Amino acid sequence: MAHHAPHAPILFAFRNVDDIVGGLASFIIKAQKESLDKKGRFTIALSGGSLPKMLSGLIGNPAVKWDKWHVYYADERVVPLDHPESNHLACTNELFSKVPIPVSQIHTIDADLLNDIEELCDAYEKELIREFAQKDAARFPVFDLILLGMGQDGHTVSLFPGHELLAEDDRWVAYIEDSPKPPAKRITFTFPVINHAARVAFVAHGEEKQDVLSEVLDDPEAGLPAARVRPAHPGQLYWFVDDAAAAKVKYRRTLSKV
Ligand SMILES: O=C1O[C@H](COP(=O)(O)O)[C@@H](O)[C@H](O)[C@H]1O
Repeated sequence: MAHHAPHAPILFAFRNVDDIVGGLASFIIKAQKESLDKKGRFTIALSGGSLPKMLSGLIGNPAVKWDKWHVYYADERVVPLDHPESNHLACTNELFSKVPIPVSQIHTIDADLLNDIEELCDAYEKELIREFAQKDAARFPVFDLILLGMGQDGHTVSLFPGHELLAEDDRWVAYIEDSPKPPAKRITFTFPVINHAARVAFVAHGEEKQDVLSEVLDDPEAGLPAARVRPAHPGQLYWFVDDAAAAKVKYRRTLSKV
């Protein structure tokens, strides 16, 4: 089988966070439309951290077909679903409590398994298998869209610099009990899952992301976790950033319009 090199990332640079919010909403709606036209459902994975707040441009937008959304968490902290550190709680507070999405289509970790991280992780992987495995024979799921954030240390999801999970090439979902950023216990999508998605979009803003953004885009071979996100052909990687974060970036494959 012929192997194609990944497409170069597309960088959308916006003046400020408000403009990112608007551009990101248009992008998500476009991705949703393409997926619905093709197969009538939209599979999306979300992150925590600063990302949930960036989704507010979707609220009240009639173009969003919430009943067709199937939402997963690209990483999640192993805490109760109403815990302040829960990525699900952040997404609920910022988005899901404000839109008519069927709760059954938001796939959370199983809160009954918090005391057994291995079982909880297996159960979440099975949740993905239920969505993807019977429908296509692919070894890894193909999400329509995965939305990611990036920490100042270059981590993304719960894949941290130098961690052994960076090399995981078999599991769809893995667990970590020694996260350098609290809370220590988390589950996370692995790189093969992220890199099989049809679209992956990072969102990063603020001056504090300047150095790491330029390292990831200008020196990807340095191998920070965020630089290892390279969706396989025909997948495409996008970056949604503000001018403050992009100030030191030399990489230019910038598009001004979504
Ligand atoms: O711990 C996490 O951090 C990353 C990055 O967070 P940010 O606040 O710097 O955007 C986030 O994407 C991930 O989901 C989360 O668990």
